[in-house]
Amino acid sequence: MAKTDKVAVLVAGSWGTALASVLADNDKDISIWSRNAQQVEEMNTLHTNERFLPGVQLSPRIHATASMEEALSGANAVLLVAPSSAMRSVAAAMKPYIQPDMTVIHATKGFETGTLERMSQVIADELPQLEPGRIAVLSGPSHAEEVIRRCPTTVVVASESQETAELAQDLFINSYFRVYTNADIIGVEVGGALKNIIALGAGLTDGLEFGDNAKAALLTRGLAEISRLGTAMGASPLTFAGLAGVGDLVVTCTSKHSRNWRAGYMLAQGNTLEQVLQQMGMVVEGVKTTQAAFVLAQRYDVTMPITEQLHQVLFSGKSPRAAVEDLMGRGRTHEIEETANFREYE
Ligand SMILES: NC(=O)c1ccc[n+]([C@@H]2O[C@H](COP(=O)([O-])OP(=O)(O)OC[C@H]3O[C@@H](n4cnc5c(N)ncnc54)[C@H](O)[C@@H]3O)[C@@H](O)[C@H]2O)c1
Ligand SMILES: O=P(O)(O)OC[C@H](O)CO
Repeated sequence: MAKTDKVAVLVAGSWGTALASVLADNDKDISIWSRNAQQVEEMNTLHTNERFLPGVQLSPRIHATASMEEALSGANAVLLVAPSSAMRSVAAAMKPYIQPDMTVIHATKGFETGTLERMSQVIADELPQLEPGRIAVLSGPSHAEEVIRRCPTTVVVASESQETAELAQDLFINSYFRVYTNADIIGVEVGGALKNIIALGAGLTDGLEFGDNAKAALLTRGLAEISRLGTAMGASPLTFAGLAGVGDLVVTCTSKHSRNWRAGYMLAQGNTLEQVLQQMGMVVEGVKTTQAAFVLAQRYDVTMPITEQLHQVLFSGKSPRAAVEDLMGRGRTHEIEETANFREYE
């Protein structure tokens, strides 16, 4: 397997910085790109990224730059961790500096608004010079705040090419960051994106003090609808029983670190969506993902009752309490879906 010495990381938010630290622990040279010159200066002189990972001292192996050319020059691998809304513009800006044999790994959880493309599709659109199979996704239950403290964490990397998946595994794996491979890039991307919708819902039910039964119901029925849409989009149902499915769903719905859970909790307390997003100051992917999944459910003719209710809460002013009442009052159904496509009996 090819040895990778320099990794370019784009961008320097909380997840990009935490993953850069894993790579630094693995003795890689890291060039992290940020559009913010002040942040670049802070990372290179103080070795901190206070806005996104407060109180953390970073490795001096992490060199920050505002020059895309400098970040990518000499790199064998690229880690893309832009928010889904910025993925296309960041990938497009990389294009002049990308060689066909580079490995491009992304760790972003969402769909592109409008095109509804998965992130690997957006990257492939913008970097047509890449050889087939050079793109991978890294996903799974992993909060930056814990990875940066070297807490034991497991993730999965998926690619159409086993060689690429193993190369990505090789880059990141160490004693506290265990990396599995998977061939199901659709399932890993879809699971990582859709769990954020359910995490918003978990924050809402916790904010309403509906208790543990409600939360368990939401996770379980949430996983059912994630699996239904995912399999309709071409994923393997088994992926949703793994780290990018149930694993990430559990951590995001139960962790105090989750931005999506916190956003749901704040909504339940009467804040508007605008107030929540303003106060959060970090990306809350579940909001745009709810919009995307709402349209994808129609496109693939899949029943997604939790997503539909959350869509009404976020974008039509429905009260969270009324949304829960409507979910509880749905027509009777059979728990075990009837087909391999996980369709519900009605
Ligand atoms: N934070 C985590 O623990 C975590 C874990 C797993 C996956 N993720 C995923 O990683 C992705 C990034 O999340 P994050 O938590 O690092 O976000 P963040 O809010 O911490 O950081 C986002 C970064 O993107 C930059 N940015 C925003 N728009 C940009 C643009 N147009 N051009 C260039 N840079 C831009 C911001 O300046 C900021 O540095 C999301 O898809 C998220 O779901 C996050
Ligand atoms: O903080 P959240 O809600 O964006 O979730 C972060 C990660 O996706 C958890 O695996």
